[in-house]
Amino acid sequence: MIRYITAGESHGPGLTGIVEGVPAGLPLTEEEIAVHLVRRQQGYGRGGRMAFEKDFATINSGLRFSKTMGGPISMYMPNRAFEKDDAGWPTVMNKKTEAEGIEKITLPRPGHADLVGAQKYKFNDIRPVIERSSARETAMRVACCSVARQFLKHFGIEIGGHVLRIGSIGYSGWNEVREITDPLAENGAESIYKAADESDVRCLNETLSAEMREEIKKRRKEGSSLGGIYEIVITGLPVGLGSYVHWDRKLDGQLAQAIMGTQAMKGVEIGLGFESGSLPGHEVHDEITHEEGSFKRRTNRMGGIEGGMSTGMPIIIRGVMKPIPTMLNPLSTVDMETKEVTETRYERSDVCALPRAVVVAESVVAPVIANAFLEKFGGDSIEEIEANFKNATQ
Ligand SMILES: Cc1cc2nc3c(=O)[nH]c(=O)nc-3n(C[C@H](O)[C@H](O)[C@H](O)COP(=O)(O)O)c2cc1C
Ligand SMILES: C=C(O[C@@H]1CC(C(=O)O)=C[C@@H](OP(=O)(O)O)[C@H]1O)C(=O)O
Repeated sequence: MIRYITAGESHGPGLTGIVEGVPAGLPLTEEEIAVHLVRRQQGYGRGGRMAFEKDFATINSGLRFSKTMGGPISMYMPNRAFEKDDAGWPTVMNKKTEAEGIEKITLPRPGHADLVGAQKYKFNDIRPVIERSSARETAMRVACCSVARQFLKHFGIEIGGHVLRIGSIGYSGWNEVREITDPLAENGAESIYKAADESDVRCLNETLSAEMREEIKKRRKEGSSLGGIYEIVITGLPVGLGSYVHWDRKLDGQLAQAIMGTQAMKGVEIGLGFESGSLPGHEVHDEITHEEGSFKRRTNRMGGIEGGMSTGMPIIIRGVMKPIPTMLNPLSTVDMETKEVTETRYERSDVCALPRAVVVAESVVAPVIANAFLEKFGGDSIEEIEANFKNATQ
């Protein structure tokens, strides 16, 4: 079973990650991981920090001759923000000594983890909450999950995401999206992300992309922020990953947890999802056919999962991200020290991080699929898994 853990603060020296349970013999390089790290930094609506961070994870263990050895893979990625001496982060984030004159942060931002985090840990300064709740952590999460992504790719399973909606701008319905994504998915889901990456808002429709950009521009000018909806497609899956027998091994349940475990995600659906609740059954369920010696479906409205198991069709997951909490135009808050009603203070921030978050969502689903795959075809080495996979699917 692949497990990973991240450590590190947003403005500390750097982020650390450990990925454990990766079979031996998987080809892996730092450069392959960097592809997704660079992608996570791009997107219209990003804040100033992404312009100077140069995210790259160095692998310090678990690899020999560009192949995994079965042991934990550890990675490190420095924060450039820490090295920039203008903000004085080495003093603010000093791990040993409390320096004089460091201003406490006592104005919690609605929508961020500030207030509840400080209440929970009994901090009189929000700084420690900001440092760990920040989505800076997703840089290392993407690095860790890229290992699982690489494993899946080895077995022909690809993942690709794109933006469906930013604020009030988006597609009109399910079929409109399928018309664009289905032909791309035939060549593997990576062709979806590669086409979406051509747009700086990661939307596959050019007209919508231009409108989304305008929407972000407008909300930025107002000092506000935006969220939206994205879709992740996974192709090349065998039938039967997951379980109908065990509640905690249902693939849809595990995918939802991975998405909801990501900063700012407020909902997830599989296939038609919420829309299926307002339609009659014959407009929802995917009719079964038998063609060229195998079972097929006329449609894929269930998004590739039935009974908690992969049907063999592309898995389609949609997630919603709330608008960014840090905004130039302040919201009302209360000073935690004085209890005075006041306004939030602005710190540098993304205005709309949805195009970047798509890469995070693509990443976090990878270990879930990899583990379901390992549960069915698992072994200690890639060679052994290849043999198991071949035997089972012949
Ligand atoms: C890729 C990404 C970038 C984000 N950038 C910011 C940001 O610049 N400013 C901000 O206030 N929140 C940002 N967020 C959202 C906060 O991290 C998130 O709202 C916060 O951790 C509270 O968690 P919750 O929204 O899950 O309740 C970002 C989230 C993601 C996924
Ligand atoms: C650093 C990243 O995102 C950060 C996520 C984030 C938050 O509150 O979640 C707040 C901002 O941090 P800062 O104030 O240092 O600019 C974002 O830039 C990143 O994605 O790598």
